[in-house]
Amino acid sequence: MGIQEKIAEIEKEMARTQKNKATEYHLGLLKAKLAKYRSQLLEPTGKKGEKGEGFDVMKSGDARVALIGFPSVGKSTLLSTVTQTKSESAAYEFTTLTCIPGVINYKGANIQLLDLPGIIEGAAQGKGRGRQVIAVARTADLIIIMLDATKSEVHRLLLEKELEAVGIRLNKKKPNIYFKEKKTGGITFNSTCALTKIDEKMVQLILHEYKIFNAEVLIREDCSPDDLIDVISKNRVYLNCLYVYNKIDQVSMEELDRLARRPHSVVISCNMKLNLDEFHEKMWEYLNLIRIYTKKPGSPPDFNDGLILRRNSSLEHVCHTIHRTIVDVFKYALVWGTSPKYSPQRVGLSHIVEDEDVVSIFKH
Ligand SMILES: Nc1nc2c(ncn2[C@@H]2O[C@H](COP(=O)(O)OP(=O)(O)OP(=O)(O)O)[C@@H](O)[C@H]2O)c(=O)[nH]1
Ligand SMILES: [K+]
Ligand SMILES: [Mg+2]
Repeated sequence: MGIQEKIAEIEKEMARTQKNKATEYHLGLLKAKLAKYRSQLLEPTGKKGEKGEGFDVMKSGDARVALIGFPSVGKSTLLSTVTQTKSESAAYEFTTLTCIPGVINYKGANIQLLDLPGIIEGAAQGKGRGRQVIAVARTADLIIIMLDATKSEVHRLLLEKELEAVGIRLNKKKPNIYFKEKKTGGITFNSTCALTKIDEKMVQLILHEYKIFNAEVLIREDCSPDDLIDVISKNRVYLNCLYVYNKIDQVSMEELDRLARRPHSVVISCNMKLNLDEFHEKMWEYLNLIRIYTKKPGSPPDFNDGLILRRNSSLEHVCHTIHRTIVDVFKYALVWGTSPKYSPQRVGLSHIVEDEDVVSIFKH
């Protein structure tokens, strides 16, 4: 039996197994088996054309955004609208066949936007260019799932399922579980809170399915068997995701209103250039970027040339972004803005800066 048939078997068995106390462990074990086979499916097969010709685009700029969606939802139209790059768009499906990079300049940051071929159900198993598209998606800082506002919500669920199947977790934090494999000593299990979905026996079952017999497991939140499987499996990525509903020029006001209220969503029309400001704002928010301005002592801040950093960066990151040797001569900094208690505040390297802060660095 091939891996795909094994996966299908397990999925069938899971579907016909009733969820209750008595079947809990059986289901947990099936989940672990499923996760194992799925990751085997992702290992490179060495088949020709599998490894991305036309997909190995260099990372550049401050962050990378990947456009994922069914064919003809308007991915290429968006790239051509918000960047200087033109990507061919047409009314027929699979117009785009490779990865086309463009750059969005926003708040002084250069954000790489990647247009990709449309993906369809079964992409995770290699349908169409699914595998290559998913491989690129894994490298992004933000996934945009682009949807056609005139089409059914089923598309969103299908895409989520495809990405889920290859270990991409959207808008989700890494489970708070400490897990470390050991050479000896068996499995030590501890938790710091009440667990309602998993217990020691389930943990043992899942680990044994992965042929892990010695490990330390410390669970710090009320997690599920799936969360534990995610932590054991090494290929998981946790990415922010923004749902962009395009073609709103074609839907009623009621429908528009309904879509706009969905979580993590923004509604636009590329053709009519509607609501693109909100698209940019949301993208910036979901990228978790901040902009810091520097100020030389005695002169006004330089508001033209900000530094682009990730949220929760410290002054040490700020120094590194300016020049790698600055940390060595750093004495203290003065900070104006929302991060200090009062402006300016004298702070050290560990101080966490916030968006739009102004920083003056004093050296030895
Ligand atoms: N009504 C309407 N049509 C749009 C909008 N944006 C794009 N389209 C049309 O949708 C069709 C598909 O656009 P593309 O940009 O080629 O879509 P794609 O997602 O890149 O498609 P593939 O590369 O084939 O996956 C084209 O005919 C576009 O003109 C929009 O905002 N409103
Ligand atoms: K198209
Ligand atoms: Mg396209």
